[in-house]
Amino acid sequence: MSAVEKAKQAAAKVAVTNHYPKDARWVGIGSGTTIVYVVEAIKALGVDTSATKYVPTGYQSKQLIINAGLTAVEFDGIPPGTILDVAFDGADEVDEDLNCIKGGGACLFQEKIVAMQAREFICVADHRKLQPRLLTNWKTIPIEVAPIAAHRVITKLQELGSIDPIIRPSASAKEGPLKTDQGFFIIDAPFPPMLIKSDLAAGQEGNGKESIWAVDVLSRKIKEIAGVLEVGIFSGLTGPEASAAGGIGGQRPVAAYFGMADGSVSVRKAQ
Ligand SMILES: O=C(CO)[C@H](O)[C@H](O)COP(=O)(O)O
Repeated sequence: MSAVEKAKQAAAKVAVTNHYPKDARWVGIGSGTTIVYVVEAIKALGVDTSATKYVPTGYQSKQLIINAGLTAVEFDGIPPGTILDVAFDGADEVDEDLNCIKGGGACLFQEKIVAMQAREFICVADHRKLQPRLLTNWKTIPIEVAPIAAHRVITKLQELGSIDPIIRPSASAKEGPLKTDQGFFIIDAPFPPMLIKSDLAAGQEGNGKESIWAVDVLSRKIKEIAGVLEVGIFSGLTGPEASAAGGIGGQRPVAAYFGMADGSVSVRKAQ
């Protein structure tokens, strides 16, 4: 196993040890390569999972749950009003405020609704994902769009300052654009690194001047474009903050676990 895979595995083990609830009823399971180690760590706990339902964030995630011998219930099969005890997922990049970019695996819409249906959203990643600002190492924001509106959305993204947004192709060029589990397209929109809370506190405005955006502002602007189903920026309230405000579920993780290059696991908690 490579050092990066070992890092993901170590982070998953600590995240599951710290956040998998005793008597869990509903657990969100995200998408990607890191989440495989989360499911492995859940199995390794050796707890009785017979009464637990696992909510996938897409096709890969559902197969992962089933292949582990766990019970998968898709999002539309959750009884109305049910709150997931916890949701685990990976990320493409995480900033100092625990805002995330997700959607590298094209599952961002279901990942967001699952995270927002959970009491706690826990992010698990390796050290390459931890950066001071979003769009430092991961250069584009994935955006899920209705195919018929894709070119209109691209024009609107260019007006927001994105240089050369593209429709993500499928693995085989012959098949044309990649289609998500919803049958939508993904647009990957490059923007310069985004501002975080400490930049704003230091007087930078984040009003989009010179295309430098604050995370929440850009997320909202993209979401407002007709034709956009969801944007791969996970920011704003955490689950506990949302519940204190009388709602449920936040899209910003309450904690993020990073497997580090030296074998340790670094834990960041949302402020
Ligand atoms: O957002 C995602 C899929 O849409 C994944 O969580 C993200 O791409 C991280 O994947 P990996 O664990 O393979 O690095």
